[in-house]
Amino acid sequence: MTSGPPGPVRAVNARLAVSDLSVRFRLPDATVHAVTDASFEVGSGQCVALVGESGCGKSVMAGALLGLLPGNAEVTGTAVLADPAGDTDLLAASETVLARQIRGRRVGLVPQSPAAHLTPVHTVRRHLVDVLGAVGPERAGRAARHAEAERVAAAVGLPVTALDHYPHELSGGMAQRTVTALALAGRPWLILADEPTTGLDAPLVRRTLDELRRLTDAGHAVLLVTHDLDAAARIADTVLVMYAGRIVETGPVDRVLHEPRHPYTRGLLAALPRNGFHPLPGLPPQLSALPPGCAFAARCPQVGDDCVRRPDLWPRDGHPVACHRPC
Ligand SMILES: Nc1ncnc2c1ncn2[C@@H]1O[C@H](COP(=O)(O)OP(=O)(O)OP(=O)(O)O)[C@@H](O)[C@H]1O
Ligand code: NI
Repeated sequence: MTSGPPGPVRAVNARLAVSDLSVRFRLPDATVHAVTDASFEVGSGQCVALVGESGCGKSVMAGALLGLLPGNAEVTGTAVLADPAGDTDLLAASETVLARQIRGRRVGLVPQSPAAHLTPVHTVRRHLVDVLGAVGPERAGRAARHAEAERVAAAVGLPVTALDHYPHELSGGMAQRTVTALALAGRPWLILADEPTTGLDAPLVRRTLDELRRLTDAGHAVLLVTHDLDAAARIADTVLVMYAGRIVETGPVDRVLHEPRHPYTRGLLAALPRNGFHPLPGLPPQLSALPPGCAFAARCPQVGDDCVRRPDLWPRDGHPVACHRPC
């Protein structure tokens, strides 16, 4: 989305630095450790993929960055967004700042469940025009907004006929493309894309991923949350592998996916159909009852006595892994 009129935040040298991000959900009888001590950076021209099994904390991490978690969430750490609009710690920002300056403008979210984010009584066109009215170029008139709505829709492969449909008339794939178009409408610098290819057939998966990569190459930044390691391989520069709320391995995409060091990452790769479909045995631990040592130990083929101590993510640069016995 680099052609056409400039949006509120241009693609520029910018950076999001997340440091020691933790999220706890306080329940009456338990505490859910959804995300623990996550640190990573993403800058202009970079796509970072966050991968891991269902329930490991990926969406909670994305929600924390935009202040979208429910009231029982306790968020600690910092997430400093530094761009020409200023330096803002997303975790410390007020709801007013998040609503007026961040969401949709500096940071866009492609949500995991499109249906929950669409208004049943509004057409796709109305959704897009409303969002463009809220976050689009300030002086854009009605005709310009309508033209821009059609351009944004086309960019994500929404046919023009879909614009006059109501949410209940959309297939899963159309609804997915609608929320993607809504997230991109305000040309946010950072795009948090939470499973943006769910429900899409193979050509649309490629189209959506390629659009995210195109935006990345134009100077935006993308955090791609996905189960799909092939999607990560296609467009990401860096991979974060998450297990039970912690980042357990990270590094350049080629290194992590071709020379995985954590037994968990190896297990994820071995579970792919093209690698013989060897599913990981067992289940992840409950996030309300994490063991004191390595959370993967109970499922790990390389477990040893030292794994009762929790391993740190090490070394700091390059290709760190949180494992006492890396591959
Ligand atoms: N409001 C909440 N209260 C308590 N626990 C919650 C709440 N929201 C999420 N959780 C828990 O936090 C954990 C992480 O959930 P999250 O949605 O981030 O997983 P995910 O990695 O995105 O999974 P998926 O791949 O299935 O989308 C889960 O165990 C979930 O049950
Ligand atoms: Ni999720």
